[in-house]
Amino acid sequence: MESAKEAFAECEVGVTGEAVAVPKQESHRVSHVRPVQPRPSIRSRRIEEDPCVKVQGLSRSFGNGCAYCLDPRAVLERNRCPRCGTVHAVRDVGFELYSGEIVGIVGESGSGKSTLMQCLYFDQTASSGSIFVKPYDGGHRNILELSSQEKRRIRNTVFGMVYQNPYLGLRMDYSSLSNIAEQMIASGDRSVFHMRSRGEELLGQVNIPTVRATDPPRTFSGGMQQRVQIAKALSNNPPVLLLDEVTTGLDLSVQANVLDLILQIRRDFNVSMLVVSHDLGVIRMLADRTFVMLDGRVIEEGLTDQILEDPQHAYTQQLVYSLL
Ligand SMILES: Nc1ncnc2c1ncn2[C@@H]1O[C@H](COP(=O)(O)OP(=O)(O)OP(=O)(O)O)[C@@H](O)[C@H]1O
Repeated sequence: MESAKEAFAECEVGVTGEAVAVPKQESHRVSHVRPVQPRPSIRSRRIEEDPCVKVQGLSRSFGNGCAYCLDPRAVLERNRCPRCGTVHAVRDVGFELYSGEIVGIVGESGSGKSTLMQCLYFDQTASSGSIFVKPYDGGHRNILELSSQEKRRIRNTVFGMVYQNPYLGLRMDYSSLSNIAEQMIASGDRSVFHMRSRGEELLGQVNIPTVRATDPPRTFSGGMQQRVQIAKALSNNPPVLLLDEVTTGLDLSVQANVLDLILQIRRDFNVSMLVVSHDLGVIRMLADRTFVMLDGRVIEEGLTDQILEDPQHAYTQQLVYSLL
C-alpha cells in the first residue's frame, strides 16, 4: 500500500500561508518576516477524497471581546486584546485531516494548541467556526451545532483523546482494565467478557504486562500511564486520535517508545491523528503535514519535510534552527 509520504510527493495545488505582522515589542522573537510562499498541499492527489475531519474558521476566546478586537483587522499584542483583555486563544483556524494521515501542530507555549484540540473534543466550547467529521454523518453537519447528546456520541465513537496530563485522561484509582472498560461502555459495549478480552489485548499492544492489568495507573510510571491512555483511546476503534503533548515530561528512551507506538498504531489501524507538540523533533518523527501556530493563529503550514527544510515564516525559522 502507498504510504502517506509517497501520496504527498505528487502535490501541486498550493495553500497560501500568510505572514503575521509582529508587534515591535516582540521583535526579539523574530529576526525578519518574509512573505510566506504558497506550499503544496495534499489536495491534488486526494482531490477525490473527502477529508476525515474538516475545520473551518475555528476561534476560541476567553472574554466577551470588544468592537476593537472583534474586528478581524485588529492588531493584538500576542493573543490578548489591549483594550478589553479578552484572550483570543484560537483565531480563525482551518485545516483538513485525511484518513490515515498524521497532522502535527507545533508552536510555543500559549500559542493555542491545546485549546484547539479541546474544542475538537468538546472539552471546550468554540466561540465560532465549523467542524465537519466524515465518520459520523458523512461530514454533512457542523458538529459544533449538534445537541449535547450527539456531541457525546461523537466524543465516544469518533475521537480518541490522549492528554498531556494523564490525570485528565485516566481514573488513577481504577484498574487499567476498568479505565478501558469505562470508555467501551461509553461507546455502547455491554459485554463484560468482550471488555476484558479487548482490554487485555490493548494493554498487551501498548506493552503493559498482563500482570499489571488490574493495577491502578497511579502505581505506574509516566510512560506507562501514557500508554494506558493510548490503549483507552483506542478501545472503541476511533477513526481519529487526538494526541496532546503525549511525550512531554518523559525521558528520552520512554519518549522514543511512545513515538514508536504511535507510528505502529498508524501502520496497523490506519487511524488519522492530530498531534500537538511544542517539540519540532516529535513532529518531525510523526507528522506528514505540519501547522505552525503562533498567538492563536496558524502562521505556516505544509508538508513536514518542507517546513523543516525551507521554513518561510521567521518564527518557524527560529523554531527549526533551534533544532540544529
Ligand atoms: N481558561 C482560560 N482563561 C483564560 N485564558 C486561557 C484559559 N485557558 C487558556 N487560556 C489562554 O489561551 C492561550 C492558549 O493556551 P493553550 O493552553 O491552548 O496553549 P498551548 O499552545 O497549548 O500551550 P502549552 O504548550 O503550554 O500547553 C494562552 O494564552 C492561555 O493563557
